[in-house]
Amino acid sequence: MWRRVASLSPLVSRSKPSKLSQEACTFKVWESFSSESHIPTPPKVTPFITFVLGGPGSGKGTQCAKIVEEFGFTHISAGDLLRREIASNSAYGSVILSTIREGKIVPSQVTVQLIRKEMESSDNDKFLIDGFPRSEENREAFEQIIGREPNVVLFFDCPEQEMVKRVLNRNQGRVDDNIDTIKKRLEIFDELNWPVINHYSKTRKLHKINAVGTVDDIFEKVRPIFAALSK
Ligand SMILES: Nc1ncnc2c1ncn2[C@@H]1O[C@H](COP(=O)(O)OP(=O)(O)OP(=O)(O)O)[C@@H](O)[C@H]1O
Ligand SMILES: Nc1ccn([C@@H]2O[C@H](COP(=O)(O)O)[C@@H](O)[C@H]2O)c(=O)n1
Ligand SMILES: [Mg+2]
Repeated sequence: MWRRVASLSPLVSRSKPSKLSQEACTFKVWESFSSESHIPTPPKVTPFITFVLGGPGSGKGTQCAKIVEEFGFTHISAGDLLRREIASNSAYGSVILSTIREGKIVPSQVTVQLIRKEMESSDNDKFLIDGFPRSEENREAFEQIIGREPNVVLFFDCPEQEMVKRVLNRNQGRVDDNIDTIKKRLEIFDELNWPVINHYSKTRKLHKINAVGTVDDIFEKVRPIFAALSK
């Protein structure tokens, strides 16, 4: 897959073939995730990868929808992929469900393999990977399994109080949108997110965005990042 579409040329490079799906999943409990893998048709272009970071309720999904609309990215939400696994009654659905209920992080191999499959089955070659990496372990697993680093990293920086308010008002029936799980998610976020942010802040890839304000106000800060890439 990953066929070139006309509007993408400034965002992608043809030079380096992706290493997607070359590595086997080694995490024993989850080995069937890797056994389902197949050798794909070699990709024609190197995908453009944006990681979208931020705490629970910081507005990652909301802003991704706007980036998709204006810049034609494919939105891959790690949380949505995990929820889809639960809904599909996959063998690991119940383990994923209890991990999400506890606000913890699902083993990286599982999440990365789901992301890999999603990227491989897409015709697009520019991706927003939302809610990933949540930890250094996530980040390293992506680099190891996908063989790529992101081109751009967005970090939606939002005060805790605002995030809690937004999540409690979200009303989408998510099992983790309750005060107990939110507290745990915030603790995990605080513990595991900052090393990832520190890692990317050493590069010129990180864009820290103040996520307080209206959805449109925030998108005004996001738009120039992608507009500059299209020039
Ligand atoms: N700037 C904003 N101001 C007020 N509410 C917002 C803003 N952005 C998003 N919201 C609302 O806050 C809630 C959380 O937003 P969203 O789902 O985009 O966050 P998220 O970062 O993807 O969270 P999670 O990590 O839990 O998936 C949603 O109900 C959304 O409509
Ligand atoms: N990289 C990730 C992303 C998510 N999870 C789990 O899913 C929950 C919901 O994620 P959202 O991005 O939709 O908020 C999250 O709290 C984690 O339990 C994960 O393990 N790894
Ligand atoms: Mg989200």
